[in-house]
Amino acid sequence: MAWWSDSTTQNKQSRPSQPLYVPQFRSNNNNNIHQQQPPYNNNNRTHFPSSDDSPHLTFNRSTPRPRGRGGYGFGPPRHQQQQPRNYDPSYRNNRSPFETNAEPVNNENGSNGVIANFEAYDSIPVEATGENVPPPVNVFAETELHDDLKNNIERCKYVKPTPVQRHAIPIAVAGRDLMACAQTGSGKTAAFCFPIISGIMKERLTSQFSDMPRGGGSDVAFPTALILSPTRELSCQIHAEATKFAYQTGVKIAVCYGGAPVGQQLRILERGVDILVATPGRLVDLIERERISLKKIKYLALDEADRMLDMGFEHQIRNIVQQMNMPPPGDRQTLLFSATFPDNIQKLASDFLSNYVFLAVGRVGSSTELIVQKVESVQDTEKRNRLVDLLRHNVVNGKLALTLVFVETKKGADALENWLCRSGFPAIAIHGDKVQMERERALRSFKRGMTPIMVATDVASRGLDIPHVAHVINFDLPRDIDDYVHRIGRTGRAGQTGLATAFFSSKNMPIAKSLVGLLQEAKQEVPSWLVQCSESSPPSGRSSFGSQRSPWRGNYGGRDFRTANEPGMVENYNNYNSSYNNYGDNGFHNVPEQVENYNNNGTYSNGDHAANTYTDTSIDIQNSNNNCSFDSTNTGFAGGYNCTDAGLLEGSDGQNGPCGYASVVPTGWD
Ligand SMILES: Nc1ncnc2c1ncn2[C@@H]1O[C@H](COP(=O)(O)OP(=O)(O)OP(=O)(O)O)[C@@H](O)[C@H]1O
Repeated sequence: MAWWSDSTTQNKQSRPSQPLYVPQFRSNNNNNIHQQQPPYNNNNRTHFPSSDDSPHLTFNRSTPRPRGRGGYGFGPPRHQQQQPRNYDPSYRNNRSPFETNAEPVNNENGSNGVIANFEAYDSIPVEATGENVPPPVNVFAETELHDDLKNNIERCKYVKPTPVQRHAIPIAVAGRDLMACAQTGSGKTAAFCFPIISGIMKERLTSQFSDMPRGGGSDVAFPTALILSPTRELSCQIHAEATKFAYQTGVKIAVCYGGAPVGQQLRILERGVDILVATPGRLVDLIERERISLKKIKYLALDEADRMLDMGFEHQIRNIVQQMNMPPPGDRQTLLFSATFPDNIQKLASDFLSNYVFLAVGRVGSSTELIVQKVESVQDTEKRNRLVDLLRHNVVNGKLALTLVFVETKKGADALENWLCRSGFPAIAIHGDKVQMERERALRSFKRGMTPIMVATDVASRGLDIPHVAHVINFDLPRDIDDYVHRIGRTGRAGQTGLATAFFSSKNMPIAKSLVGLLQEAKQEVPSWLVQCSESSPPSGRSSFGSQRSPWRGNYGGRDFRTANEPGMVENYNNYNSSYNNYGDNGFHNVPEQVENYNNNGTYSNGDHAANTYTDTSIDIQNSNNNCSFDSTNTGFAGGYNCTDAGLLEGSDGQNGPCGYASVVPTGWD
């Protein structure tokens, strides 16, 4: 028997009650999917085993195997698969990442067939550190992007920039290097694509060879911009997005990735390329064949930058960026993006940057509160049964909602796919041992809803933007909390809600502490048994939440490693938090010795320590503005500087309502 999650939860009081979860694309249905009786329907495209069915006995002999290697497919033979039975028109715009959209039209709903709800991110705290940070914009019209690109953005139904776009676009357009961290599904792709496309367009206006893409007609391609990403599927997706944004601008975009015939990629490169999207392996191959030169690179973007600089890729990336003729930092502009950025990787990454801005939208490495996260204690032998339970309840209007199941190994992915199919569940696996065509087919089939369960290894954990993924199940939890953040980020995208369930078994003890921290941060219920596990578990390895010293920062500490790690001077810190609830402190918990030009424009309610709260050290605070307002629900320190042993307080403007510079807790704010 599995021992399910304890109903006693920690953190209950502080946590606002989560709305009942309903997949957005079925949002006319008001029932919690976990409380529904699955409305089985004989006309469904599949028969799901009812709760009385034994999953082991329901092998559906009419389900043919697909051609090719790897597990069982679902549904009719391929020639009958032009359109799934019970075809759902909401899938009609879901293109494969391998189909490039010639026209910059998403659809009437904006992002990728989903009604984007970026208002959901409006209250997210934003911090930008670095010298002279360009201010954010509110609308695309305010940006200095090329007008033709702005027209395309409008055609894509991107009505309003997301928070990361509001901040990152002006920084990048101003030519600054950038290390940006923002939650999954929050629009980072456009945040680096727009400035690059616009920069190339503007350069064309002043260049002698106005319409010539780099390297056109020659054997060697000289791209102006290089966008690197860790997986083939993600590279294809970025290529498709960028192509859409650059519609009729004359900016040529190409993609190179392994596992696909090189000949075709070479033929495209021969026509010239401005922006090359690539995976590292194939890029190195093409550089070594002297078919690509990086000599003229002006823009370098790393998507999933922390992954790219992690052990697996670091050597290759250093080789590409430092040994293959690419102009050095300062002569090129470098943009690094991810949802997670552990301190050690930030340090590595700073080698590639020059005088950069660090931008954090939301807490570094945090998950969005839009994803309802559940952790269940499930022993390994019980996982399959519990998975079947969840899948049975994951049915809306007689159809399985898109469900992504993460497992640890490739072998495990094949085995689970196989078992699910034999049990009557339409599943397909994706992992690194499949040939590229199979990977593409799996993803396409999943995206179109033909195989609504995809069993995946971490090859599908980062970056993939698959509309309507309703449920992510961590059948095997990853070892690294950052991988967990990326995995669950395949749901709850573009401001939509999502559901993530994790099976926690005894071998997951090392991740317990970070998991508890993450759940608390995202205001999720934390089972009390998990808290107990976290108290007795050893610290896990690295994570974006803190260095090895402190696996879970737990105190909302600093994020830019330049300012947060070592006591020292904090300069030019801009705190754009529009509203912090509960914890409004500024993030310097490793108390700096001096703070200069600190601008704090937050609005705090119900806060604990609302603003600059340095409690136990002597510090100098100069020229800092604190324009916070506090409402009467604030029970913590009201703001200002609560320096019990303050050093210099000079030129600072303490417009803090009742408090000003408080070295004692003001009356009424205790
Ligand atoms: N301003 C916008 N308006 C409407 N939709 C947008 C906007 N910006 C991005 N989107 C859509 O939001 C979705 C998520 O964007 P994107 O894939 O860039 O997220 P991401 O932050 O890169 O996520 P991940 O961390 O998982 O890589 C996409 O479908 C994209 O088209």
